[in-house]
Amino acid sequence: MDAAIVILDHLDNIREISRWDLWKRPEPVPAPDLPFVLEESSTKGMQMVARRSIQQGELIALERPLVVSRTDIAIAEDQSTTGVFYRAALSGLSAEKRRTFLSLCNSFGSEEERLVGILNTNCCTIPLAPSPSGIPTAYSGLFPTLCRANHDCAPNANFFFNPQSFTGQFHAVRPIAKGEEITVLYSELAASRQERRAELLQHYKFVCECKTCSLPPALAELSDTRRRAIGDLIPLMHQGTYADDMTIAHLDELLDWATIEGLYALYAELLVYGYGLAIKLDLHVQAQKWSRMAAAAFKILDGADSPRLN
Ligand SMILES: C[S@@+](CC[C@H](N)C(=O)[O-])C[C@H]1O[C@@H](n2cnc3c(N)ncnc32)[C@H](O)[C@@H]1O
Repeated sequence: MDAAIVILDHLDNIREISRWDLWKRPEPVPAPDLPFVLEESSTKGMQMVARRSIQQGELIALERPLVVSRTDIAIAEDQSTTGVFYRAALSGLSAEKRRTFLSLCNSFGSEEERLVGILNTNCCTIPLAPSPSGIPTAYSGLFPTLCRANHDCAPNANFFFNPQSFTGQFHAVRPIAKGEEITVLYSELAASRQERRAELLQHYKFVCECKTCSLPPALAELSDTRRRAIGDLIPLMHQGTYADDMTIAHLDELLDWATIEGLYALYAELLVYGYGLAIKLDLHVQAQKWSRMAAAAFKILDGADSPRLN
């Protein structure tokens, strides 16, 4: 029987995942009137382009992955480089799905290492949780249509994996005009242009020439300053701790900068962090305002199923 999805994991986890109730429900399918087309670009290979205007928060695309691989799975070196392991795993897919997989972009390695190159070029991190079991959360998923979207340092779409429907989804984080390229982020954005470019070159083998990366020197410097200021806060945001001199006014400024820089996902995280600060400072009206704004932002980023709305 042809597999709908190949899952690379330890056998006990695969058994557990295959028992999930979600497989008994029909596979979610996108609305027939897709708001995008895939086309060849002049410099970036294939790209995803809006075929009509798309509203902020609108679901652009949705699909199940072809391949899911546990990120920390140990594959012997000889298998990973010769592709023996992956060839055996992918032989479970239907001929059509295998053809789709093999048609994807490979920015790494030679023809012999094509399968590994395709996986490394196109996989993105997905959390399989929430699950009632001890299934770990760090997996990579390969989505055959979504992976045609290119990177931009101020992306207009957000990737969200919905574990309930087991689908990858793109939502528009701002209005997108007909003919505009639909882009997502591949890499940490709260970093300077030089750092972003170095990371994208290392992991995806391209030099980013997006609008933000192509700013003239004085504006690029300003953009770097704003992004670094937001980036400096990320460790504290993850720990949920606040510097003694952190003020509402400073967070307001960072929210403005995240908006100017087109960093919508960070804007939403800053709102949550700001909510915590306002609570800490007993500013309950401010806390309520930022809490409402964060909920609206997460709905735009992930849709109504966002686990971050709870
Ligand atoms: C996941 S694929 C994206 C779709 C790809 N363009 C294709 O033809 O299928 C990732 C690869 O696309 C190219 N790419 C993505 N974003 C790019 C960008 N902003 N500038 C140049 N190339 C980009 C790089 O070759 C990268 O390794």
